[in-house]
Amino acid sequence: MEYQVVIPAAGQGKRMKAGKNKLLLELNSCPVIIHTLRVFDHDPYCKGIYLAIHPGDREAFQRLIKRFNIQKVVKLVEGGEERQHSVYNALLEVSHEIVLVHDGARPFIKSTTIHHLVEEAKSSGAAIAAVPVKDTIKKVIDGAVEQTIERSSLWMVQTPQAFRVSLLRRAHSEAAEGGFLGTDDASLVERMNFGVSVVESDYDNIKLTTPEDLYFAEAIVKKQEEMSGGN
Ligand SMILES: Nc1ccn([C@@H]2O[C@H](COP(=O)(O)OP(=O)(O)OP(=O)(O)O)[C@@H](O)[C@H]2O)c(=O)n1
Ligand SMILES: C[C@](O)(CO)[C@H](O)COP(=O)(O)O
Repeated sequence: MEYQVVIPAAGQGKRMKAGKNKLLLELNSCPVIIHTLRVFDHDPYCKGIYLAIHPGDREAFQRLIKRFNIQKVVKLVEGGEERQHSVYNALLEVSHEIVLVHDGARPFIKSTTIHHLVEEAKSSGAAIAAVPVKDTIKKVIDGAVEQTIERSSLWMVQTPQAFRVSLLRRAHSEAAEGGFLGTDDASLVERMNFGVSVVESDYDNIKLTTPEDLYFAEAIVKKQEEMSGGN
């Protein structure tokens, strides 16, 4: 069940319109990135965290890791222009057979989902977290409906995404050689015609992307507080 995790945290948070890295914003007096890091830092099966960061955020992240006593960060790796580049830079440093890639912007991941993904990746090589789509999805071109996509087989894909590290390194290398840019790591593995398993996750595992997501996040933190008796 052991693994290492790459956490891409080098984005600019443009859609959040916060004027700084959205991972430095606070939820219940704790920075978003610390909420995310704590899940892995407290997991006995996590054998190291590789954090991809923007060079301008290095001091801020170093201060937070010290202040909140995060123990398992192995290395702060320089992020790249795109999320895919940030992940690849960190992936080259990983030293474990199973690697998870998890967005720093998803602070509500549950360890049960992490462990399910690790077990699945050990047997199949690649596994991703996802939840069934709840809305109707349509393809729209120039402001008009082109096609309604049958909903029963549609899933909203999240992270963590878990892989055998050799497979993911090859997938990133082939994508770089082919000039392919995917919005998630699994798409790089799929283009190699390699099967990717899906593990059902939680609707709480949101990615903090736009300002409205902060309201949902505050509600989730409040629910977690109530469920843990305020500890
Ligand atoms: N060049 C990049 C871009 C994104 N990320 C990280 O990848 C995760 C998912 O990306 P996203 O939510 O899109 O974050 P941003 O790129 O910061 O958002 P935006 O597109 O609104 O600027 C985030 O934890 C982000 O920090 C990264 O490490 N390197
Ligand atoms: C990887 C991801 O979180 C899966 O849903 C998503 O594709 C990231 O997209 P972003 O635009 O880089 O946040």
